[in-house]
Amino acid sequence: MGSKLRDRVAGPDTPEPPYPVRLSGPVIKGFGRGSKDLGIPTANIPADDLSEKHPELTSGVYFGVVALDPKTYKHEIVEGSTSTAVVLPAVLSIGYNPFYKNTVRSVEIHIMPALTEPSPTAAGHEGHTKFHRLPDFYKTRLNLLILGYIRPEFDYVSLEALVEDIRVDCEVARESLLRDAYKSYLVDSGKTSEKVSEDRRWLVSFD
Ligand SMILES: Cc1cc2nc3c(=O)[nH]c(=O)nc-3n(C[C@H](O)[C@H](O)[C@H](O)COP(=O)(O)O)c2cc1C
Ligand SMILES: Nc1ncnc2c1ncn2[C@@H]1O[C@H](COP(=O)(O)OP(=O)(O)O)[C@@H](O)[C@H]1O
Ligand SMILES: [Mg+2]
Repeated sequence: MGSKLRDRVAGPDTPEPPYPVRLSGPVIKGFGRGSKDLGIPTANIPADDLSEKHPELTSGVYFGVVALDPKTYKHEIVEGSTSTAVVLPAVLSIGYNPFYKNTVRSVEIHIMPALTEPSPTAAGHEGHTKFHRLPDFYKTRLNLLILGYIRPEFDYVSLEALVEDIRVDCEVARESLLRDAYKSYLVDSGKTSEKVSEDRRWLVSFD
């Protein structure tokens, strides 16, 4: 897969139903492979009732936006603030990780830097990509708005091929979120629709 030509963006220029899909949960321990094997940390949230609650979410790779509960997670760029959660871009995988042949379904979210920052996964870094890393935030509540679908999950001939495809996923997610209708979930432009504002309010509310 890694060498195959891939689309630069995913899905339509404006999110269409069923998106945005709201998911929420505490960050739990996974199999410990993300950082160790792949160099790509993924925040895992419970997937127990996913098929029942969200039958529309077939296994695959998606993009969206996330927020972490500021009561337990203090983001470095918000000096002294404990009240408002920071919204960041994300790419995620839902499924059985065919490369690892998991028997349980997982939801794994890789949080990316703000779109205003340079992308660590930009082309040219192949082979030695350093994926975005934050201080650990296990047990923190995470809210996620899934905004679109990127691709199905695949098995791979090598770990390197899997990593390279995830690098491209990060770039596709980033380019996809840079479109106005998606960017409005990340930055409040003042001319945001009531529907988007309502989803944003949900995203940053942790009671
Ligand atoms: C954007 C993204 C795409 C992924 N795509 C695949 C895939 O196509 N096939 C696969 O087996 N695993 C895929 N994974 C899952 C990785 O294998 C997984 O993150 C790794 O096994 C870490 O698991 P852990 O959190 O349990 O440690 C993907 C992960 C991410 C973040
Ligand atoms: N950019 C990031 N995206 C997601 N999680 C991150 C990120 N940076 C650090 N982390 C931390 O790393 C953990 C995930 O690492 P990982 O190696 O996938 O372990 P696990 O198998 O337990 O999920 C997350 O739970 C979180 O605490
Ligand atoms: Mg993980």
